[in-house]
Amino acid sequence: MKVTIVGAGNVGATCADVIAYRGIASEVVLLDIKEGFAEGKAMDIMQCATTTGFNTRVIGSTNDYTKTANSDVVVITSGIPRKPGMTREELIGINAGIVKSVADNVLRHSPEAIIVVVSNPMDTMTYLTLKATGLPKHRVIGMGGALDSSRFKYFLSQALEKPGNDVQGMVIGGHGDKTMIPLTRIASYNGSPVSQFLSQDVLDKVAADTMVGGATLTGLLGTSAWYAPGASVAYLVDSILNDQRKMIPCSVMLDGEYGQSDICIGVPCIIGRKGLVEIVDVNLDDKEKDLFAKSADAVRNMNADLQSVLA
Ligand SMILES: NC(=O)c1ccc[n+]([C@@H]2O[C@H](COP(=O)([O-])OP(=O)(O)OC[C@H]3O[C@@H](n4cnc5c(N)ncnc54)[C@H](O)[C@@H]3O)[C@@H](O)[C@H]2O)c1
Ligand SMILES: O=C(O)C[C@H](O)C(=O)O
Repeated sequence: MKVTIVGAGNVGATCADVIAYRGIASEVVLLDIKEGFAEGKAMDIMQCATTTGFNTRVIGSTNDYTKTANSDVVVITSGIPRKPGMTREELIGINAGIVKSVADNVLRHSPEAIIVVVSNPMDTMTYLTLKATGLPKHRVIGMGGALDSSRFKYFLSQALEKPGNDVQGMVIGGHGDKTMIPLTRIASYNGSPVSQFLSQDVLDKVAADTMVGGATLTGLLGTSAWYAPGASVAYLVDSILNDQRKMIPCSVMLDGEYGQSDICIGVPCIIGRKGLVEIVDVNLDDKEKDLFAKSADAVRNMNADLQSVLA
């Protein structure tokens, strides 16, 4: 199984490292426009093979898409990250052009690939990729909900003072500081509602911390995060390549689901070898439905800014 990752920066290289370390794919191609950069990252990762014991072949490429040919999955992380004080939405001007040209290039060499979009603003970039390529909706998947959910479970586990792997929870909606919807009502500690153990005030704080999780890390690091983002992409790629059919909140095109159409936004998805297998309806209550509608309005407004790129 072959995976191409476009953008060998913080997120792309971390994703390649996790895929190799966990043996998720047999081959990973890292591609970047910066001369020698992807080759250097690939070589550094490959020099872990004998100490960590993996057999995945990781190679680098400076903008040579022939090396990406016949990839099963292509991950797009190319573009700029935000700096402290910025929103993800402010990246649209530069990243839209990059994502569109990268999507065209990868499909020329891997016409059957499933595309995973990571570059921000991710929901908008996923919509752009779908519209620009004309691919069917099951083949274009935006990664954001897996990361937001892992942050949500982290904050819940901290509040519960229990291990993260004993906590279940999902974040749906847009991948934005104000558009995320952490579903505290259905989050659980080994099957029991978290509301049994945590007060509403604490749950509200967990939700608020989750929503600004990316901004908090950007403030601490000076650029946006990469360990959890890279690992979240690898988790999604694993479910695709190995047909695991995990339920993962992803940004996908909606055709009436959750009351929305012609928009890519985070909803619970079954992810398997064909990409999006099914969108799951988790029965939102009225308050959650209202939050989802507001989140969708904000995400849809951003799509309007794509007109010049899509023209
Ligand atoms: N969806 C998510 O959950 C999520 C999480 C983290 C980061 N991101 C986004 O992912 C993107 C990458 O973040 P990062 O921290 O890895 O940034 P980074 O700057 O470390 O890496 C980006 C890389 O893209 C490369 N690049 C730029 N234009 C290119 C092109 N046309 N072709 C090939 N490569 C190109 C750059 O040379 C750079 O190496 C950002 O837009 C960031 O906001 C999204
Ligand atoms: O916060 C960012 O800008 C990057 C990414 O979307 C994240 O959530 O870490």
